[in-house]
Amino acid sequence: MVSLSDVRMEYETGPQRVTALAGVTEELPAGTFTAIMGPSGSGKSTLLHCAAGLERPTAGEVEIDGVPLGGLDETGLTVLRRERVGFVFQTFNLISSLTAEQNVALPARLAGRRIGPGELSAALAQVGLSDRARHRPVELSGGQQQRVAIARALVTRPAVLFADEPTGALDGVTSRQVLALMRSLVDEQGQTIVMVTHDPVAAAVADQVLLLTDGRVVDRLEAAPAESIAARMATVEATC
Ligand SMILES: Nc1ncnc2c1ncn2[C@@H]1O[C@H](COP(=O)(O)OP(=O)(O)OP(=O)(O)O)[C@@H](O)[C@H]1O
Repeated sequence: MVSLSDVRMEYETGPQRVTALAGVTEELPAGTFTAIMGPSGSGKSTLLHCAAGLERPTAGEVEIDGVPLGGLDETGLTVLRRERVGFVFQTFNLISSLTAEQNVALPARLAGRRIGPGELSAALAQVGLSDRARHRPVELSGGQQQRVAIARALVTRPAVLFADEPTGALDGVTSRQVLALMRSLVDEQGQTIVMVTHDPVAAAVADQVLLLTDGRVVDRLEAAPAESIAARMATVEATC
């Protein structure tokens, strides 16, 4: 579970002060899929980064799996991110000279943790890529590369998977396959997922959609179809 209490984030750039988050209070229950949407600059990435312990908010508290992040020093935060959190980004960030399975094992190995062959093959099987373990990124499609990135994020069995525009670089068909995979991780394994997206079709796969404007959650849609999400987004964007 991810819990946010009155999370605020202000950036100071020279004389200017930007309020990226203006007090967000949300509970994202374990085993659920949350999408974060909103116009450009509304604070989506900042919210994801604060919720994942990548950035410390200016005020407020974030808890992941019952652990208050504010009480952790930098080392504690690094350990929590390594052990409890997985990340997937728009760009797959795979190492081109390594095979799929070497890419999956790399972050854990760099952190000094050995990933056994059983864990590796289970992670690749989970994303439907058992037969591509020895392929390098250039030998994989975009969707397959993103699935390798998802396997890499899941190999440490994180409490929460955070995804920032995970389908942003994929075509429609491939994007739907990656979204179906993410949905099945929630339904079949109880994975908790928090995803930033601009795409109403992607957001429709989530259990709930949080709509941000000016650093605040202004609306919440539950199990909404893509058309309703797109219509609500259009209204929000028209008022910005
Ligand atoms: N490191 C930073 N320094 C200064 N201002 C920042 C920084 N990061 C974000 N901001 C500002 O905070 C606000 C929210 O940014 P954020 O990236 O969270 O928005 P977003 O909704 O993810 O936008 P987009 O959809 O365009 O990616 C913006 O006004 C942005 O300019």
